[in-house]
Amino acid sequence: MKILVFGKTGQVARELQRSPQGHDIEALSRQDVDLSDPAACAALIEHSDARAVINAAAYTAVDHAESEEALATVINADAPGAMARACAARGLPFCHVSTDYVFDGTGTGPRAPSDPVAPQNAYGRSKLKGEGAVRAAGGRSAILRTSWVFSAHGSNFVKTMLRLSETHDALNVVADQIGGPTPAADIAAALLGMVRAMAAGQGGGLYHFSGAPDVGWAGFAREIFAQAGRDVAVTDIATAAYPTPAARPLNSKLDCAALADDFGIMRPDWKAGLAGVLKELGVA
Ligand SMILES: NC(=O)C1=CN([C@@H]2O[C@H](COP(=O)(O)OP(=O)(O)OC[C@H]3O[C@@H](n4cnc5c(N)ncnc54)[C@H](OP(=O)(O)O)[C@@H]3O)[C@@H](O)[C@H]2O)C=CC1
Ligand SMILES: Cc1cn([C@H]2C[C@H](O)[C@@H](COP(=O)(O)OP(=O)(O)O[C@H]3O[C@@H](C)C(=O)[C@@H](O)[C@H]3O)O2)c(=O)[nH]c1=O
Ligand SMILES: [Mg+2]
Repeated sequence: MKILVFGKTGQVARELQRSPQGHDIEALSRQDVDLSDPAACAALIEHSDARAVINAAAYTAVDHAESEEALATVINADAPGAMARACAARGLPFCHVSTDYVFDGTGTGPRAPSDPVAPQNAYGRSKLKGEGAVRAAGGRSAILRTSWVFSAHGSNFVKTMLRLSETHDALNVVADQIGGPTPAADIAAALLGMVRAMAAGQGGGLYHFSGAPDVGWAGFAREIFAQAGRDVAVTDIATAAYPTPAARPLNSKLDCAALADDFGIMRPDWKAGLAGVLKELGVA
């Protein structure tokens, strides 16, 4: 089945292009189509012979988005909305990726897809508007909210920690933000499973998907250093002790039951995914 993928260089987009399973993936780079031009995104779908569309491109620079919210909103909301409408018009299944940052981070339990949303930063607001635009388009679409994505490519917390370990033997890391680190490879596999089922007329709507078990960033950092054999002492700190332009939610736990119910896709073990990424990076 031919699948059109927006995004070529991103973490999830790269893993989509690697996956076997006989899918014919046509990945679109920024040079092929810029998401700041939503009409161009729609036109590409209108003229494509693909049987399904996945949007793996986004404005993901959380702190920069605070000063570029208008641009982030075009890329994260207007463009996916235009894609979803083009897919609906042509009867193509459409999968879009969203984020735990649509939640306000209060409470301690995992959030279900139907739970109230209240983003605390510009990136989260732009992604929430994207969810609304995709849902309003009708058609057979799915939105997969995920969290704390990592892979051997692109920029992510694992690579940041490895880089800092070259120059530091001690780091202060936020311990009171709790969530599920998620290997990009598992997100790609989930998205392909979803579009395949959707092309056969099954499933659609809002889903959550994150790696298990839930952990704080500090605990995640400790596991990275343990697996990578780096001798870095991690000290737990509170969010208030690590000021950033964008506020980040404290509780990012996602209830992933709906994805298991509708597609049989289970939460991946992020520690196993981390081992694979470190091996790919040649550090473990
Ligand atoms: N990273 C994370 O921790 C999380 C990500 N998500 C969501 O998952 C999805 C995939 O994220 P991830 O793989 O990490 O993303 P990356 O940040 O790794 O990659 C983003 C991709 O989007 C492309 N892109 C950005 N702006 C434009 C533009 N104007 N026109 C065309 N392409 C553009 C980038 O291209 P280029 O290389 O040219 O810039 C790149 O291919 C996104 O929807 C994101 O919001 C959800 C939760 C956590
Ligand atoms: C580098 C560093 C970060 N931190 C903290 C800051 C922050 O709270 C946390 C993670 O930092 P990052 O900048 O990697 O995280 P961030 O870019 O906010 O990651 C988010 O990206 C977007 C795209 C998403 O959708 C989210 O799911 C989430 O993955 O670690 C420390 O406490 N100590 C450090 O030395
Ligand atoms: Mg980041």
